[in-house]
Amino acid sequence: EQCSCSSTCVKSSSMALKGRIRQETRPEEGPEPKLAMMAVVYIEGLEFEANRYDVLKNESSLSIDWLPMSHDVIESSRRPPKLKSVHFVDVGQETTAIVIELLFDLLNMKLRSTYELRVGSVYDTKCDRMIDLTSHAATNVTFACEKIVGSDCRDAIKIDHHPVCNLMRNYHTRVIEHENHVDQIDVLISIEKNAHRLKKMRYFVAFHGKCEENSKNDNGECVLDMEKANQTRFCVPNRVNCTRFNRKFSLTIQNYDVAAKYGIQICGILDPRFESPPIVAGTRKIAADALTVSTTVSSLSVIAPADSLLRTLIGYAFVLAFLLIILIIFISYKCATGRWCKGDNLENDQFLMDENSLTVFEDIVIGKGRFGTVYIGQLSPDWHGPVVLDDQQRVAVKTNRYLDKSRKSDFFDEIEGAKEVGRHSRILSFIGTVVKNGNVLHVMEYCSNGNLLDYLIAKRKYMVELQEKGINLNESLPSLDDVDFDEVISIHDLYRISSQICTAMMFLGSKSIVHNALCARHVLMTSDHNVKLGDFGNISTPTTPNCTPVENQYKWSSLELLRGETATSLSDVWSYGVVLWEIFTMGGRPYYNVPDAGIRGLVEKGFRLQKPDGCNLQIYQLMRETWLDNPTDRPTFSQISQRISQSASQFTPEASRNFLTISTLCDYYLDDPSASREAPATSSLPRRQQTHYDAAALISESERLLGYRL
Ligand SMILES: Nc1ncnc2c1ncn2[C@@H]1O[C@H](COP(=O)(O)OP(=O)(O)OP(=O)(O)O)[C@@H](O)[C@H]1O
Repeated sequence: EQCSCSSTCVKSSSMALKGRIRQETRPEEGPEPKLAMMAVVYIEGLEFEANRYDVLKNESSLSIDWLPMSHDVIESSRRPPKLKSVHFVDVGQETTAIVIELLFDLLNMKLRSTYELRVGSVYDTKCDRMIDLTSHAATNVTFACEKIVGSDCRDAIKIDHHPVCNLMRNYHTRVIEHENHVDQIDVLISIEKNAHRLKKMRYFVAFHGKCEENSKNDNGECVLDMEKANQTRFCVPNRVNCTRFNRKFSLTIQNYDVAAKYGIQICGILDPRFESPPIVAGTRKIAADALTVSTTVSSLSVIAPADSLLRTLIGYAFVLAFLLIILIIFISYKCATGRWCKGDNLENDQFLMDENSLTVFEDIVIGKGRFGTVYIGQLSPDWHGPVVLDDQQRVAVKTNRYLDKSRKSDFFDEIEGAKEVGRHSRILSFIGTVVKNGNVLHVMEYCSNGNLLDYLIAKRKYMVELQEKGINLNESLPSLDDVDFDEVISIHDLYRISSQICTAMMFLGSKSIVHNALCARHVLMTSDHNVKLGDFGNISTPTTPNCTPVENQYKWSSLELLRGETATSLSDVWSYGVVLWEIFTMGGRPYYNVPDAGIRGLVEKGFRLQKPDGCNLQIYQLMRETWLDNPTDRPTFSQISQRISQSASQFTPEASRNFLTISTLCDYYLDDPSASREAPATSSLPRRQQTHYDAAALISESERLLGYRL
């Protein structure tokens, strides 16, 4: 044992605070309340004898050091604690305890500061000598007002902090006057705007002087001895009795010693009561930024503290990185939710076309949908892409120009969907996108015969006209003078169209794509009367499933989708059945008097669309199978394709009775907007009051009309 005591060998075991720090009013100590604190040190081997030992408040016996916290500078108004009492207590088994009571000024509480309490030796009054403790007993005492019994924190919060020095890094220095005055240099100091804005500083004090030789701190900074440092005080504008400055002030270093290194530390003061030089851990030394002054008189200059500059740069870099991250998160969020970035990403898009390759004829409107107007456009003669265009290079063009935000996102969904679906002879070809005047144009293959629904309605109307003229297409071959054969449609054509749609659906199925919005309106007819399936804005895949019916598509939606279950290609089969029904009614309106909201209830109760007039039972049987509740009971598209081919074989183009006889009395032609718009004034179409929808009545009506069960 390295014990310097000859009579007895002592070592401290532990030191602890006893009880909590209390705020007490002690009239004998003055009017201000004090913070009373007790610590106990256990010492082994110290023979207890009442009043024999003492703890002296000096460096070796009892030392109290302040440990710097975030505001690591305090000023002299922080009075050292008072040693109030020391008692030696016999705790038995050759252990003596020292109970120390200290009194701190209330000010300490308001700073959340920490003191280190250390007992290094005890004074033996009998032998008149110090007895060292083999290991020092030490403990930390932290003052935080909320932890102090009897304190009122409201008071503490209101009191300003002491000078804030090391936080004041953002200032710059330069020499402003140097000619031949090497012994005296003037330094201009500029403090960045935020420094006093953020902290609401009232005063600034610049401490400057020679750096202490060999006394660099751990960071290698210059250390100023505050006893020798000069002070210059400055005020933010509008303070009285103080040299004013507006973010810039100058100070003079007298008797400048070119051989020495200088340092400067600027402290901001919030509370004018605390202006005296800071004391660091009781040593009156303070870390300062080195003012490097070159020694050649002609080029005397002060270099801004390097680390200060570096820290500023690092600070900026952090802020920039943070902003960048926020931006990236924001853009990704927008992309993930609203597909916001799609328009912007078009720049990198292989489908982005040169705006000069397209002319849009905004005066030629082909049609209007929920997502805007479709115009006719023309690609330049030298455009050669993967799509074969007509000899005029015509294309159909949709624009996002007049759409609101939510519709814009649907617009981009449609473009993305079209890209994902890809190319097939029965799929409407996506040609590309053009950005013109900040608007995005969706360029696609042009189908001069428009959508299938309008196509069928037009044919039906013409055929009804013929019927009303007494021309029966099925009985005798009418003369070419009486009939425009381009305007009629044969049953064979209806099968052909049905089969072509089925082919398109098989192609989607092969790519595990569910269309979700299959209806006659979304099928387009080319100039040679063939089918192109379009409208891919709602497609889903196994990785991006869909379980909600598309707006306006309830009447085509499968039962499972109406119930909020996931759509599969067998859900498209249901929609296909409704399209078959539209085809064989030649544009009839499914559930003509039922609002969208009532569809699910009807379908769940078992109601299904009635058999179209003139449609053969095999096809209606097929339709009914596509509307079976359980998706797996429904036929697949390839089975449907076979069944249609079988059924169609009876209707060769040359066969007699190759045209549907249309009953104008059918409900599903009622209130057809195009019928009322275009029906001739002499039309004998009966007008019926729109009935209110009643599911039960509809079911029974359907059963009565059909007399048909699966
Ligand atoms: N490529 C095209 N070729 C010819 N006509 C087209 C083309 N695309 C759209 N049309 C016509 O423009 C109309 C509007 O099309 P759009 O896709 O905007 O809406 P929609 O498909 O009818 O309905 P929705 O509002 O459900 O999308 C179509 O009904 C069709 O008549």
